[in-house]
Formats: sequence, C-alpha cells, structure tokens
Amino acid sequence: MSTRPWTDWDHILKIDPDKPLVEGETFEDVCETGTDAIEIGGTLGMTEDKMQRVVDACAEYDVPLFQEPSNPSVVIDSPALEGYLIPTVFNSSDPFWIVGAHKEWVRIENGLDWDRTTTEAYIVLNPEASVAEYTDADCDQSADDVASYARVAEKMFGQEIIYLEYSGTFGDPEIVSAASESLDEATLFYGGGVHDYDDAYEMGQYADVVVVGDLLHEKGCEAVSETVDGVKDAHTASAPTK
Ligand SMILES: CC(C)=CCC/C(C)=C/CC/C(C)=C/CC/C(C)=C/COP(=O)(O)OP(=O)(O)O
Ligand SMILES: O=P(O)(O)OC[C@@H](O)CO
Ligand SMILES: [Mg+2]
Repeated sequence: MSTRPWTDWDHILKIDPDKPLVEGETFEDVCETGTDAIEIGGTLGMTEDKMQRVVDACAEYDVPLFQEPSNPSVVIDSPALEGYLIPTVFNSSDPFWIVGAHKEWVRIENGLDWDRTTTEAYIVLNPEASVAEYTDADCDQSADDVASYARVAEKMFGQEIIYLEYSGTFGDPEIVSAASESLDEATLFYGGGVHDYDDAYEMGQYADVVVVGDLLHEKGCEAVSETVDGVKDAHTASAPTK
C-alpha cells in the first residue's frame, strides 16, 4: 500500500456485503462510479463469505479495495485487498470496541499484514444507527466534545484517520466543521446520510473524505456518482487548503 493513500481521496463508497445492489446494476458499475476507494463492511449480518464475494466481484477493476471489519471473525486475507481499515470507537462506553476486540484479534491471529493495516478513530454520532447500539456509543456530544475527541485522537493517540460516523442520517455541519478545525494532519472522514450532490458538497466543505454507503444500495450508481461530483467540486472550490 502506498503510504497514506487516503490523503489523496475525496470520496469513499462503502459497500455493505449484507445488502443487495439496485436491480440491474453490477459490481463493474459500482467500480466505475468515480469513487476513490471502496470500503467493504457493515455492522449487522457480516460473514467471511459475504465479504469474500464482494471482494472477488470487485477485484478485477481499478479502484482500490479496503476491508473494514466490524469484528475480528470477518477479516479475510485476500491479495485483492489494498488494505484493512480497522475501526476503534473513541466514544464507545465499552473498552472492547476501543481496544479489546483488537487485542483479541492480535492474540488469536497475530493481526494481519501491518503494512496494510491502519486504524480509523470513529466518533459515532447517530444514536439510532446499528453501529451506535452495537458499540454502546455515547452519541450525546457537543461540537466542542467532538472537536476535542478528534484532537485527542490525532495528537495523543497518533491516529491518521478520524471518522465522524452519522450512518443513516445527515450530520450536523457545525460539528463536522469544528472537528475539521481541530485537526492539523489527520484525515477527516465524514459518513452518514449523503444522498445527493448538495449533501456531498456541504460536508465536503469540511471533511477531507466523504463516505457514501446506503445510497448505493437504495438508489444506485448514478446517484453515487453525483455525490462524487459534489465532494470533488467542494474541494476544488476551497483548494488549496491542506
Ligand atoms: C479488531 C477488529 C478486526 C475489528 C473490530 C472493529 C470495531 C471496533 C468495530 C466496531 C463497529 C464499527 C465501527 C464497524 C464499522 C462499520 C460500520 C460503521 C458500518 C455501518 O454500520 P450501520 O450503518 O450502523 O449498520 P448496518 O448498515 O449494518 O445497519
Ligand atoms: O450509509 P450512510 O448513511 O451513507 O453512511 C455511510 C457510512 O458512514 C456508514 O458507515
Ligand atoms: Mg448502514
């Protein structure tokens, strides 16, 4: 993996292996949406088999593939994967989701290929999302709290990726803006409820990378491509920043 490829990304498409594509669309279409990278992962219903099927279906196209496992048992070892983005949930009330699952993974598997493995420092902010329930996240966080978590993740824990996760709902741009201002070098991912060009443009003004998930499964590839345009236009309009 080239070093820190996410520093060049604007957009990630997250494929949930537990959800079908829109009827008539193929993984080739998915790989041609213009996204910079594909993350494969979801919270519920994950299995190694489902992960493997998506990786295999995308393997022959050019877009870089990353697995984002929601627990150690679904990690797959595949040469088609450019790397592994391993969540750690900073605002989880259960240390298992901050460092415990990771310890178990390393204890049992010794991790994988460290050169291809990076953590994502999640701050989970939609209490209705499965990921919030799954990780017992405390989502009641002000802009100041989120900005401080982000800064702690970067400055004290050396995290390269900070991920504001609103999975399923559009987040608060003021919170995303505050997090963005609190970071120096780390890459800020934003994900949640991005459904069209304007949503992507709005969050793209603050986030380095906008992550789009459900839209692929609900509306399809053309809608996803519009979100790619939205975030890229936002970044062009505000360049040069970082
Ligand atoms: C140590 C290893 C290998 C794994 C543990 C990794 C951790 C801490 C996972 C915590 C959960 C998490 C942050 C999963 C990432 C994927 C994600 C946020 C998917 C989106 O989830 P939702 O949209 O809430 O779920 P559904 O779409 O499945 O309903
Ligand atoms: O599914 P959506 O709401 O687009 O969220 C994207 C991603 O952040 C989910 O992990
Ligand atoms: Mg989801």
